[in-house]
This record gives sequence, C-alpha cells and structure tokens, in this order.
Amino acid sequence: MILVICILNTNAFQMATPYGKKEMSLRGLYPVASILNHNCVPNTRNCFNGDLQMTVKATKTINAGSEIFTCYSGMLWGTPARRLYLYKSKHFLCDCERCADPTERGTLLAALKCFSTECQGSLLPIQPLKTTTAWRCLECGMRVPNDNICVIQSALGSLMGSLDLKNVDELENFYLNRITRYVPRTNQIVLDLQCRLVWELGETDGLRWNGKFTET
Ligand SMILES: C[S@@+](CC[C@H](N)C(=O)[O-])C[C@H]1O[C@@H](n2cnc3c(N)ncnc32)[C@H](O)[C@@H]1O
Repeated sequence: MILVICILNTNAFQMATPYGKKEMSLRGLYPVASILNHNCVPNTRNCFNGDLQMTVKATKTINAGSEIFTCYSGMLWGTPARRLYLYKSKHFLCDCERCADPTERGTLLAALKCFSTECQGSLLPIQPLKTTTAWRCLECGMRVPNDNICVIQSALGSLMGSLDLKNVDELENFYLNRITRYVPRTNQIVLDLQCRLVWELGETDGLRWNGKFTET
C-alpha cells in the first residue's frame, strides 16, 4: 500500500501571529486538509491547538455540494502579489471572483497613486487576470502600461526591504510620514504596516498602547 502524504503549505507557516516575536517557523503534514483547493475568498480558516493538531473551521455557511476552499496566500495581499505567489509556489494562476475584480470588492488593496501630479486618484489593473495588463486611474482615467507599474512595484519592494521591521520608531515614522507619499492608504503595504504597529505597540513591554499611535 502506498500512502501519499501531501504538504498543505510548503512554505513555513507561522504560529501565533506573523508579527510577533513568539512566532515559530514550522512545516506540517496534514493529509486531509491538503486536499482543499484555494480561493482568495475562502470559506474556511485553519486553527491549530497546542499539539499542532489542525482544525479546519467554516467561516460562513457552506451549502451541501458547495466546494470547501482554503486560502494558500496572504488574505491581505493585493491581487498581483497573490497571483504571483500562487503561480510561483503552487503553479497555477488563480482566476477566482476576487482576482477578476479590479477593485477586489472595493478594498483597493493593490492600488497605486496616479502618476499625474494633479490627480489624487488610484491606479488599478484594467484586466487583473491578464498578467501584463495596463492600469488605469479611477479618477482621471490615465492609462499606465504594465512595465511602468512593475518599476514602481519593484521600487516599493526595495523600499520595504530597507526597513528595519524590528525598529518600532522607524516603522511608525515610515507609516505616518512616508509611505502614503507613494501609495494610497488602501494599499496592502499600509495595511501591513498598521498590523505590525498594532502588534508591536500592543505586545512589546514598555510600548503598551498609550495613544502614541494616532492617525493623521
Ligand atoms: C494542495 S493541492 C490541492 C488539491 C488538488 N486539487 C488535488 O486534486 O489533489 C494544490 C494544487 O491544486 C491546484 N489548485 C488548487 N486550487 C486551485 C485553484 N483555485 N485554481 C487552479 N488550481 C488549483 C494547483 O495545482 C495546486 O498546486
């Protein structure tokens, strides 16, 4: 008899929270859960107990006969980031409803600032399921070729890579004073910074939430 065991997620997954110092990188073998297909709006979430046993819990009503989905990628990543990750690590291009919606259900997670200096609008992919799609400003309609978008995305990646994520003052300063010069507040980078800051300010000794973290 051949027993086939699938690895649910070949990437190290994090216990507790991806932002905390208590995080551990582990790999797990979960043969039943590994059967689940991916959707960017999944109807389940994975929970782990202290013995690392996994429970798959429904997050909404799942009618009989409907497919049970998990999410292989980050839930708060924008469509280009999710699709690239899924393609590189799982070898498929997701074409779910969320990926097909340029606004991602109005969340604008991948939005970039319009290239026109007179415009305050957000750029979004015109055809998000096409990897080389041009982007267009929701406000002024300006069309930007995909190559130019890639340059900005790569520069943002380098900018984020240069940040010391453990330095709360640096993170806070970057969040309050710099990042929104480059991307709209809806962008996944802003959300990620907010989550990191909430975690660090809430959980680090001496940095308890004290009104220091204020929106401007
Ligand atoms: C962990 S397996 C999932 C179970 C697999 N569908 C099976 O039948 O054994 C992961 C693989 O399933 C496929 N897959 C999962 N979700 C998908 C989706 N939304 N669209 C296309 N392929 C998907 C991809 O080939 C991916 O690498």
